[in-house]
Amino acid sequence: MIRLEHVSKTYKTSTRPALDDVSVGIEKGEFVFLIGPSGSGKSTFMRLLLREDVPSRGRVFVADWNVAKLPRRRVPRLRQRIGCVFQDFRLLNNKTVAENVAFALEVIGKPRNDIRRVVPQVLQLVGLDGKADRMPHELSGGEQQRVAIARAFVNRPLVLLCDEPTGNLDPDTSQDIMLLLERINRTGTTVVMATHDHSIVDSMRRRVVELSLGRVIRDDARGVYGVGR
Ligand SMILES: Nc1ncnc2c1ncn2[C@@H]1O[C@H](COP(=O)(O)OP(=O)(O)OP(=O)(O)O)[C@@H](O)[C@H]1O
Repeated sequence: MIRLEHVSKTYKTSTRPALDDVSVGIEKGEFVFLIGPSGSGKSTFMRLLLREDVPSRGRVFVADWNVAKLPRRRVPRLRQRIGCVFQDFRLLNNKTVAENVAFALEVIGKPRNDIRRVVPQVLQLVGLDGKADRMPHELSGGEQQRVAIARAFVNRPLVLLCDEPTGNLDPDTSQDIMLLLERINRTGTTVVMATHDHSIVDSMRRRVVELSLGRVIRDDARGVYGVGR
């Protein structure tokens, strides 16, 4: 589903590469933690998948797309198939829960009848039935993240990229969010999650890809956060 082949990325203003000869393959349906200290290259990894940037060297594939070679007009289609969840939720604060989720479908031209049908379904899936008409500020942080996950998932993406999705949540709420991401993963959606959260990585025992200074220094099938530290 995702393949990086000898990918290096050096930003113009930087001397050392943000990614340095990274080769990683992720199969459909995998759940992968991307870990490493600040500046190790996790966000750059995700930016290359979304074609927010292109590698300096090497090739990036998502599904059948050779991402860096994709003509500009096809980039929106790639991004439609990749859902994104962030630490800071990024909801539209002047729209209700249902409108936030519906908006993701409106912008890609989904028929209104389809939207009316699928929004309640996805809100139920993420545990927000009954909250469709609330505004984001009327929700807890965990609930806001559920809305963000519903919005990222409503179009059934191939891949869900999660950048520190529990970074603003307390441990119990974080666990609930992880259960939800596991449920989404069980539908066959590939999940890639960048995180600094040791306890989550240790409790889930999923694949762990560790970056350090832009290089993959560990790739464990059922890993923990810190080996030998
Ligand atoms: N747009 C940019 N221009 C120049 N350098 C950048 C840019 N984005 C990232 N970098 C540099 O690339 C390296 C990797 O950064 P990246 O954001 O990918 O790390 P990260 O692992 O996601 O960090 P964090 O955990 O803090 O989000 C860092 O040295 C960073 O300073």
